[in-house]
Amino acid sequence: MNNQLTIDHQSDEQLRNSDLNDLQLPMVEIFETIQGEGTAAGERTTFVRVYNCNLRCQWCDTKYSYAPEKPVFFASIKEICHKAASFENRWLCLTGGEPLMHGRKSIALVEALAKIPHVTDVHIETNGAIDLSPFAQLRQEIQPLGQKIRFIMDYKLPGSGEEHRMLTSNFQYLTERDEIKFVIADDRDFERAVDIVENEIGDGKVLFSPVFSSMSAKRLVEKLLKTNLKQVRVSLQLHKWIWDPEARGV
Ligand SMILES: Nc1nc2[nH]cc(C(=O)O)c2c(=O)[nH]1
Ligand code: SF4
Ligand SMILES: [Mg+2]
Repeated sequence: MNNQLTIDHQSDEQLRNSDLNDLQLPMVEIFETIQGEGTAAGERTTFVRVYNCNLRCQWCDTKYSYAPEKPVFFASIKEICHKAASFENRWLCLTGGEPLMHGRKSIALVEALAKIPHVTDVHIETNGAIDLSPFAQLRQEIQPLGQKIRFIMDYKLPGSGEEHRMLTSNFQYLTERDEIKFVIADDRDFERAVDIVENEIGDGKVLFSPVFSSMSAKRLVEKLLKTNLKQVRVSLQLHKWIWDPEARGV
């Protein structure tokens, strides 16, 4: 497996040295808001939302990021970085859809975003169904720039309908600076999340977040307080409280 990765990565590198940054990616939006979730909640953040997703979660709140919707625009990695840099934020969230599903283009995009000088934190919302090994490898290879890159990896629970797609091998690539997010729709999801935290994960900050439309924050907190999990942080989606929960670009 490692040999295969090395070979793939060498060809990625050759491509990077040519004009990969001129290749186009399908996009949904690039905008500035405050980060609504996770350990960077409240920070002014530039969002880069890439089109398309390899999952179809029941409770997905960004259905406009994949078919039957179309990409809103196409942009080269150079253009994406130019627009993202124009907001002058230290924090940058790469999201989707699933932003890491575009193979070597995704690798090149992550590297290019980490190279924006004033950006100090590139956090990547990834859905748990994409192999993180090439991205973890990139992070190691481009030190010290790699320190800017953080994964916010979802673990999709039964209520999403996509748990069978989870790659638990991804847990090995996460460090204490990364985050593992459990989006919890119901009691069954909660029990499963507790089981995974207790038995399967390694490093990484653990976040429990209620599905906005199906579990109240109060119920989630009350359930958590009945467990012995001291390392779990509850994360609410601030943007759903500040704006209309259906609003885009916020
Ligand atoms: N404000 C705000 N924070 C977010 N954090 C993660 C988001 C996402 O859609 O991935 C998101 C989003 O769409 N808006
Ligand atoms: S992975 Fe994210 S964008 Fe894709 S269907 Fe699930 S919630 Fe929606
Ligand atoms: Mg969202």
